[in-house]
Amino acid sequence: MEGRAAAPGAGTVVNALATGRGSAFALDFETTATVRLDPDAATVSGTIAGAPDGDTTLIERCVERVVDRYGTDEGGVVETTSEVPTAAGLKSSSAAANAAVVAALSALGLEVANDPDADVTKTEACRVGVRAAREAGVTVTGAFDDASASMLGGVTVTDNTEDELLARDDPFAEHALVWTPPERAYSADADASACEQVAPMAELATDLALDGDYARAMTVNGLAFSAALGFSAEPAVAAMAHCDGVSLSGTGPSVVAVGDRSDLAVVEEQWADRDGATRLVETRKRGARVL
Ligand SMILES: Nc1ncnc2c1ncn2[C@@H]1O[C@H](COP(=O)(O)OP(=O)(O)OP(=O)(O)O)[C@@H](O)[C@H]1O
Ligand SMILES: O=C(O)C1=C[C@@H](O)[C@@H](O)[C@H](O)C1
Repeated sequence: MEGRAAAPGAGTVVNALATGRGSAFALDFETTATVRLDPDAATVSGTIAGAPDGDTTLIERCVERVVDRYGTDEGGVVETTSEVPTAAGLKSSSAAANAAVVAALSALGLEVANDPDADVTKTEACRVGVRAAREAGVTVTGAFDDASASMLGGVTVTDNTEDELLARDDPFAEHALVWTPPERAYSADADASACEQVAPMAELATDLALDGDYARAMTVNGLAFSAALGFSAEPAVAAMAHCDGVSLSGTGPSVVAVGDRSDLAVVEEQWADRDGATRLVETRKRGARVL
C-alpha cells in the first residue's frame, strides 16, 4: 500500500493572524510525500529528506488522521522531499501536510479530486491536514488559507476560524519574485497579539481580496504585517513602484512581489544586494496531485 503525492508552497495575500480571515496563492515549487502503509505496523514514523533532525510530527499526524478516518488501523512510514524552504513564510507546513494527506489517501486506494463525487474532495483532504497542523502545534489559526491555496491551486480567501472557503480564483499574476533571507521564522512563534493590532488594515486587505483586487490587497497586508511583526518594509518600498503587488509572506521572513516578468526583473535588481536567495517562479493554477 504505497502512495506518492506533491503539493505546492504559496505566498500570502492576507495574513490571517489579525482577524482569522486570510488569503494565499500557490507558487510553483513543491513538496513531495511518499507514504507506505502496513496493516501490521503499530505506528507511523516520518523522515524529511536532507533534514535528519527536522520535526516530523506534522507529517506523522497527517497520516494517522487519514488512517483514523479512512483506513483500518494501518501504521507505516512517510517521507518528504521539499523545494519549499522551512519556516520562511512560503507555506512549507501546508505543502508537507497536503502532500502527506493525499499520498496516504492514495495508499489506501482512495481518489482525491475537486469533484464532489470523488471518494474524498480536495477541500475535505485539506481540512484533515489543517487539523493535523493544529495538533502538531505548527500553526496559530490552522492556516486553512495557506493549506487551501496549496491544495486547490490558484488563490483562495478563507475564514480560518471555521475552515471555510470564502473564494477561490485562478492565479491573479503569472509570475512572482521571491526573496528569502537566511533567517527563519516559525509561525507558531509569531506575535499574534501584535498582529491583532493591525486588524483594521487586515480587514481592508481582505475586502480588497474579496473584490478580486489581490495585488493591492498584498501590498496593504505587507505594510501592516511587516510593521506588526518587526520586519523592515524597505524591500516592499523598493519594489512597490515596479510591480503590481508586494508583501511579507506569512509570518516572514520572505517577501514576494507579483507583476509582469519585465517589471519583476527591475525588482530583482532592487533586491540584488540583499543576503539570502531571490528566485523568479511561476504562480500555479494546479494544486496538490497524486504522482
Ligand atoms: N518537508 C517537510 N516535511 C515535514 N514537515 C515539514 C516540512 N516542511 C515543514 N514542515 C513542518 O512545518 C514546520 C514549519 O512550519 P511553519 O508554519 O513555521 O513554516 P511555514 O509553513 O514555512 O511558514 P508560514 O506559515 O509563515 O508560511 C516544521 O517545523 C515542520 O514541522
Ligand atoms: O499559522 C497560521 O495560522 C498562519 C501563518 C501564516 O502563514 C499566515 O500567513 C496565515 O494566514 C496563518
